[in-house]
Amino acid sequence: AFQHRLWPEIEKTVKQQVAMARMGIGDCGSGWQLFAEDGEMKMYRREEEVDGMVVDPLKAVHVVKGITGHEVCHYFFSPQYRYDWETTLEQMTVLETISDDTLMFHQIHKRIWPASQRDVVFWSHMRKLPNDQDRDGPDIWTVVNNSTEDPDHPANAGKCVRIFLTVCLLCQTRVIPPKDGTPLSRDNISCKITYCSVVNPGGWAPASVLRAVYKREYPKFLKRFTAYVKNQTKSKPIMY
Ligand SMILES: CCCCCc1ccc(-c2ccc(S(=O)(=O)CCO)cc2)cc1/C=C\c1ccccn1
Repeated sequence: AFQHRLWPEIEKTVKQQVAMARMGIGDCGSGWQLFAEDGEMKMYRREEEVDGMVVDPLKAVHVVKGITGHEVCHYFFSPQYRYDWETTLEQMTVLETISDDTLMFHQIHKRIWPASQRDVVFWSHMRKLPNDQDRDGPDIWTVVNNSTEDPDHPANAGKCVRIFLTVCLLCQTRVIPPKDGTPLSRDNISCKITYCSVVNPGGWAPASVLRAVYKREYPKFLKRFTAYVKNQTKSKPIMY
């Protein structure tokens, strides 16, 4: 098939991000600190700065009943649902449809006082991965979003400060078949979600402001997004 100019970068980044998402939090010596917890959802961050700017890597793990990894990735990847769950989104444009599982986006996010407004250009790729740990286990689904350049949307040309991000959403479906051999229902499935993100805020923003934004926004984002998927799928056939 025709190779898009980004394909080599997409392949490399997906493999790298999936490997990192699969790594556990490890012991506390690994620098990951738990900063938010709500039921099954646990959010960790590492405090890291690049050129004096906060770029704290974030890793969230969550287990949600009644949905599959394919469904979670479908609603995360597909542009037509994004305004429903992404509360900080002011504008989203699909810049290029690279393939049916790879898109390029430009997003302008709402201004978060006192920092200036941000925007981002990134490619987004959704993929099913073989479950190499458990051969006959359900597949693993992932969406990787990674910042990229677009000549028609140069960084910092307009009112927004361009941010740079790498995001990996990794989903592992769990099926517990009912004892009495009745057909599978949503009561017998759950999804283990790992969400990893590194956001470089671009221009300078006070560390205290950024850390407060992340602490407030990320738990809200993951709870709202997963509740959205549950609500969208509850009366639909299971998409494995
Ligand atoms: C001063 C604030 C500077 C940074 C503001 C900001 C801009 C964008 C983004 C961001 C976060 C997740 C994605 S995604 O996972 O790819 C989904 C598609 O939208 C894309 C963009 C984050 C943030 C910073 C915080 C923040 C955190 C969770 C939600 C909202 N804002």
